[in-house]
Amino acid sequence: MSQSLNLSISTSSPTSPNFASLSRASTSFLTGSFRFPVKFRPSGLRTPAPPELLITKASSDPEAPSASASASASAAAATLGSDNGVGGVLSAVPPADTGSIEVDAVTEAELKENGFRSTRRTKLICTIGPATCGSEQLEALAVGGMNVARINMCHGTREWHRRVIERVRRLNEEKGYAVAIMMDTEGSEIHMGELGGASSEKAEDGEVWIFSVRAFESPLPERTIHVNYDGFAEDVKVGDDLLVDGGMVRFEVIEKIGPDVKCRCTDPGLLLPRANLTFWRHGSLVRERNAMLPTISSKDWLDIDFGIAEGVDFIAISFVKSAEVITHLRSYIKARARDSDISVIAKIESVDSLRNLEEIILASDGAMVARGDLGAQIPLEQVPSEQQKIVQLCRQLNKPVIVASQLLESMIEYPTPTRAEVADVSEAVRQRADALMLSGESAMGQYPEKALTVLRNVSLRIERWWREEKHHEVMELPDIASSFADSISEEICNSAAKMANNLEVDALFVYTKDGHMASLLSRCRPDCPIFAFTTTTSVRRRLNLQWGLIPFRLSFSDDMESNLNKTFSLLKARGMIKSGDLVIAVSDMLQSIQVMNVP
Ligand SMILES: Nc1ncnc2c1ncn2[C@@H]1O[C@H](COP(=O)(O)OP(=O)(O)OP(=O)(O)O)[C@@H](O)[C@H]1O
Ligand SMILES: CC(=O)C(=O)O
Ligand SMILES: [K+]
Ligand SMILES: [Mg+2]
Repeated sequence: MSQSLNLSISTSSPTSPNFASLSRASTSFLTGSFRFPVKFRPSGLRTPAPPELLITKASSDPEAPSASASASASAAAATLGSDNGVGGVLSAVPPADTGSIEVDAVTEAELKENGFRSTRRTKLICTIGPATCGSEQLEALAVGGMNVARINMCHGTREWHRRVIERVRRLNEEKGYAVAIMMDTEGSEIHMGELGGASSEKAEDGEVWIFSVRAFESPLPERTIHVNYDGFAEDVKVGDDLLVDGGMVRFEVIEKIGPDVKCRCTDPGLLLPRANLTFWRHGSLVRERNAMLPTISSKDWLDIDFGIAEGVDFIAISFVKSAEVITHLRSYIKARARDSDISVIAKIESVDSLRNLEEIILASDGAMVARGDLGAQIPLEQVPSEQQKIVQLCRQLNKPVIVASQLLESMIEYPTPTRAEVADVSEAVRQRADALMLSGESAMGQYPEKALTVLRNVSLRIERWWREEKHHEVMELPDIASSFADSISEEICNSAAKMANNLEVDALFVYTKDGHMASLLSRCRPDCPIFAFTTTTSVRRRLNLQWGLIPFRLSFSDDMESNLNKTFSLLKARGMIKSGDLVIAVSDMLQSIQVMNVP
């Protein structure tokens, strides 16, 4: 049995009336004709539209014109070759594999083992470093649920990062994973240099250290730190506080001697290579100098070229101050790689980024709450409320959001997390962030896989608890569409998600070429998982970052009935769904909502 609501909207002529038709699929039994008000804000939209849409019972003639029939024929059944390992250049190949469906091996195993409802909704990102750069370690993370591998251009050489990307791509290709790659830029903030080959140095209380812009031979003189910013000695004042990594270690400036700045350690701790430095005067962050540095340095531009050439899926920009830099980068990427599908993620980790939050998020494809540096720029006790605000705003604006840094910091050294860390992870899951990120825990910690397991288990547990208790607050989701067609997609997704909750369906299916409808469904955070079918590998990998989406690659046509039949038989054959499962399907070719049991 299947019931469908089709909204076929003509947008070809600005004067033509818009009709929404409730069509009758071959197996549906809806009757009658009625008026169905569709909420619509005409401001700024091109197509003049009536305040309500007329719904009529469509002809049962399968040849009757519908949105699907009028849609572009060129959109039919295009298949794109896998871009794994070849730098993200998509090549159109004949639709030879129309009979196959691709889902990553880990999700497939999870679906078979636990059924629909218990799949993890929160996505997981691991920073790859010396502890995890080998193929075996990468595979262990992929099996453990890593959806995205992050490489941080602050550390390592491009050659090192290239090898990591190659290994991830090879694993995807050979073992059937779908791990996406995120490249994170260094950004031009002030930071320490390498520690002359040492992996860390301990600064003890009361010790005097020299911070200097001089270039030193390796090994460095004892208790000496190189600083990357030439104006450092001029800018600091005696009495300033110098914070390493946002306060993990703290010094007080006691004397300036030419390019050297003598500092006494006031909060002891571990100094890590290239750690970030901030200085504070009378309790406030000294920001004037940083404000002069460009967000994207010349080294960052070279790294970005590298990322484009390697076909990374996401580029995360550090220390974003305004929307302009994001807009500039996006047009740069478009010009450099016409076919590329690289998403730009704005890292919110500075006072300026908080000040211009909404415009930055609007300009970006997603955001990261980079709590490490953020906590160095605002009082620590302010970080949790800023996190909540950013997560909420991103959801309202339909942009994926990542919560990052120190989630399981103690697991760098210990095999179990602290209770407080588990509570912090739970809070991010409860806020329904799209993704959680490991940094040092997976890059250089002793227990990367265990840390990932903690994220996975806590996510699953908290998500289930909130679903069962129906705890989640209803969030007001503002209209974000910029065209009438987008408004319809938005309304369809909001309605479909609501129906899915009320009818307690097993899964939402969405057929989407560019991923937009899938993200609109994800934004609603429905109770059931969302199977997102898309025609290209790059879109499929990109959807990996978004809450609740299970991305599949599938060649599909504009004929929803045949798409559904094909999907059902392919998924049933692989044991991922079974007869009787209740499904709601939407698509971005045919604007419709269909409710059906899997035959
Ligand atoms: N590619 C790498 N090579 C060597 N060490 C790395 C690498 N990536 C990360 N690390 C180590 O892991 C630590 C944590 O990683 P992370 O990416 O969070 O670095 P970060 O410099 O603290 O963050 P960010 O620069 O994004 O603010 C780093 O301080 C560094 O010691
Ligand atoms: C991830 C990052 O850049 C930070 O937390 O500062
Ligand atoms: K970085
Ligand atoms: Mg940072």
